[in-house]
Amino acid sequence: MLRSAVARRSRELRRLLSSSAAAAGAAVPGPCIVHKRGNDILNDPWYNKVRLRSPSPLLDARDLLDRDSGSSLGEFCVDGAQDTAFPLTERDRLGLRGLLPPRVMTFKEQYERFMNSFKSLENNTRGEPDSIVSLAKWRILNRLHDRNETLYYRVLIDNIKDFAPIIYTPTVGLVDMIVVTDGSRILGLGDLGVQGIGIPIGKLDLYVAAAGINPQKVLPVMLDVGTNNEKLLEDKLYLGLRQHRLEGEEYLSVIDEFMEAVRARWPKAVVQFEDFQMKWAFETLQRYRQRFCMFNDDVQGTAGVALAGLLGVVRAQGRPLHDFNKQKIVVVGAGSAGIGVLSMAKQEMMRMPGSSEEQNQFWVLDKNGLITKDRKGLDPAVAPFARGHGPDEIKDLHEGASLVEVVKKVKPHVLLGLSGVGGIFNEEVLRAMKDSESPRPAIFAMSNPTTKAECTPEDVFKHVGENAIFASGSPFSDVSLGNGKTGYANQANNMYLFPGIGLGALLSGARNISDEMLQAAAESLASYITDEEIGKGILFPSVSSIRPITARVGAAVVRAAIHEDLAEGTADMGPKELNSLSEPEIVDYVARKMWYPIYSPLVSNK
Ligand SMILES: NC(=O)c1ccc[n+]([C@@H]2O[C@H](COP(=O)([O-])OP(=O)(O)OC[C@H]3O[C@@H](n4cnc5c(N)ncnc54)[C@H](O)[C@@H]3O)[C@@H](O)[C@H]2O)c1
Ligand SMILES: O=C(O)C[C@H](O)C(=O)O
Ligand SMILES: [Mg+2]
Repeated sequence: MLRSAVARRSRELRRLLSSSAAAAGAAVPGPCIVHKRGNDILNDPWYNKVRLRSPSPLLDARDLLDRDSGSSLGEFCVDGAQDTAFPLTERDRLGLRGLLPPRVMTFKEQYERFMNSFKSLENNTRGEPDSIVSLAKWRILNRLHDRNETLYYRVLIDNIKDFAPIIYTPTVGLVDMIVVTDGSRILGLGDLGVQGIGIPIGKLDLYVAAAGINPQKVLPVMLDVGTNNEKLLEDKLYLGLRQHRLEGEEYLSVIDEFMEAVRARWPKAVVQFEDFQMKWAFETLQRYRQRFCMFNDDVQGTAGVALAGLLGVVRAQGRPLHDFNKQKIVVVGAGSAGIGVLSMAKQEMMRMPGSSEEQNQFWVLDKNGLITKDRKGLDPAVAPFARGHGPDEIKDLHEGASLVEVVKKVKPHVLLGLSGVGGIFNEEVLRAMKDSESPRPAIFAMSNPTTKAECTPEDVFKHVGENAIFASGSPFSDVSLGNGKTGYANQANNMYLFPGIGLGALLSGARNISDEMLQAAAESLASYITDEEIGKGILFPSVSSIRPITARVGAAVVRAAIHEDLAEGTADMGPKELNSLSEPEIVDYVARKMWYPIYSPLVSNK
């Protein structure tokens, strides 16, 4: 019953999304009044319909620099001139005659030319190290973003699977020379000070591509409260404040001021906290979650994605979902993400029949090994998961036991890494997973970026076996197992959830973001996958379907907000109207609210 309802809803959603995309491609949107003319329009990426950067057919100095470095050679050498989609009538209206070459291109032609340029960049950089190629690709996309947002987002939406790893994790983790940033814990790279700005920008790109948030309505923010990275503090060229991080009340007063300022200026905005170090991730979440419409992506978004994956693992074993409370789970990393996962998984287990508060299905390790109740200075957030001395405990698993010891003795169903330590699931650990009590041992190497993944899919299928299930935070390629068989490399990244959580909160006008809303988001993601896919070891849908996934997650969040009486509605849809919507109508509403990149006819008022 549930499955057929889910399948029906997903068919409806696909129809709706494809028809809205088709309509967007075919219909002429209403005119857009512009308060600018001439070069001011060409210099504004929101209105611009020119693909190359400079309004002059001559290359400017930056392009020449690129030519010398060879980094984005393809784009500029292939064409040699800008192409523009401004129709002639619009050029007259907007004072663009003489500023552009005579030929008018269609959007499709511009799109194809950009993709050709991108492909020639790929050819030109073949054989170069991955990090250099990724940065060159990031740069060519970023420059399109700077000039023409409509074309950029269309290219991104249509190629999300290939481009997400470039504009989002893991490439943004490599961009440590970027100018403005923030962040006390950027991916698994630590304190990068203001050089972490690529993270909020990458996340917001995903909000546009996946959730259809209008790119004019997003704001990346970097709060520079200093850095504790001594290398940066000593670096004379470092652009951030060269002082140690603010601490205690001083720190909190800055964040308080920021939150109050957001409320005063944009009272309906949803605030996503990203890549804060653990102590502040939890403290700020507790401090603000009842008073503001905010969430912490690393704690809550990650937990939801992991939970969806863990529920998939139960299905893959051919067991009913309520057997989730019998799974033995080893979690490596007791930081903001690890504890977020543990808390949400525990909450879910408590909903299963026969569960009790005392039951502990988890073995948690941090940099000092297994965490038990004997741990000195035990963090209260980890305490409920620390192993004790009761009769049910496995003998000889002492405080600080190593990962190999724990895996050998526990024989867990799932080994999940959020440690930020690349390669920590080494051959010995993975071989020990062969003795897992599960017929489908699952390894989640969730740390980012790629270099910090706890292991690779190749390692897993080689050392654990072909029946293993693999998921990672950063993207990896599937592995060919021979005989036409594939070992699937699932991507367990919070990108599957945060866009839908934010969109759902926004469209419901939620006062705050509750546990029920987050759980609804996770369960909606979990239900996306068919039994056939699960059987093959596929836990998450393809990133190419990120829009329909996000529409469904967003709708689940809206429904939960209505159910909990947290939905205050928006200017378009008041709380009463929201309340009266049926389930399919909510999905329809969310999908229709998504922004889609398409040129509007421009009319000047000057
Ligand atoms: N896939 C995703 O969607 C996703 C989401 C959030 C975070 N992450 C990744 O998870 C990692 C951790 O993030 P966080 O916010 O929890 O960081 P954190 O700094 O708060 O926590 C890291 C934890 O790992 C532990 N650790 C360090 N070295 C270890 C070792 N050798 N053995 C065992 N444990 C060790 C630390 O003691 C700490 O408990 C990062 O790499 C981050 O990119 C991934
Ligand atoms: O940024 C990501 O790719 C996921 C997550 O938020 C992280 O901090 O690693
Ligand atoms: Mg993060």
